[in-house]
Amino acid sequence: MQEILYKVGIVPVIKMDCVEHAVPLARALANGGLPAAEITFRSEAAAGSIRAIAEAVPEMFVCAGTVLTPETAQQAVEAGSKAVISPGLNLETVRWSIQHGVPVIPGTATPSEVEACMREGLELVKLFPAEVVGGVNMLKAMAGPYAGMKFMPTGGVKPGNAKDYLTQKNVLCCGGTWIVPMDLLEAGKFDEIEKLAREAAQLRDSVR
Ligand SMILES: O=C(O)C(=O)C[C@H](O)[C@H](O)COP(=O)(O)O
Repeated sequence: MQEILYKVGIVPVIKMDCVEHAVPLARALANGGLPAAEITFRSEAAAGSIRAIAEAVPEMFVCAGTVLTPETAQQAVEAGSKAVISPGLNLETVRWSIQHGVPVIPGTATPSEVEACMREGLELVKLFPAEVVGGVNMLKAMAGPYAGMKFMPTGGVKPGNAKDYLTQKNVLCCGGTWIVPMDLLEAGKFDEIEKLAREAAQLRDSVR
């Protein structure tokens, strides 16, 4: 999983409005150069969207986001999610995922949470909300004591600061919502979303 996420570099974080938009959205992202998506469990359409993408766009690394319980993790995995992602650290969800052989990326915002994840054997965590908890400076500070840990900063990552994040040696990839704005998704403007994905992919390619 780490290799795929490193190559993708920027993972679009998405709240789906309806299942019908899932496949054209996934195709737009993949065509734009971002073949990964974190579909958040913040809408009724999450599981159905993951299922539709997993079936119709197999080249997409489709993950579930905002997974707050083992029950949601199970729902996500049954739908075809390739990883379980959460904004915070929930050990029950982490342990359920490990037991079921599902890659899990919990959120951390403090050294204590990073250490708790290390004790579970994890090598990749989110930093959330990245900009609020110190951003790039926080990642630089974490690189000292936790040299083996990789981070996926998410929360406040934008085109203007994504390069600063991607060039940190402990950053595997970033997450962000700007690639799939809600208004473009609801209006079915997939060409415009593809353009935003292409711009993000170019930004990634300029530093990696
Ligand atoms: O729900 C999750 O699993 C999360 O980690 C939260 C999202 O990553 C943020 O909502 C990103 O929001 P932006 O700052 O707009 O990019």
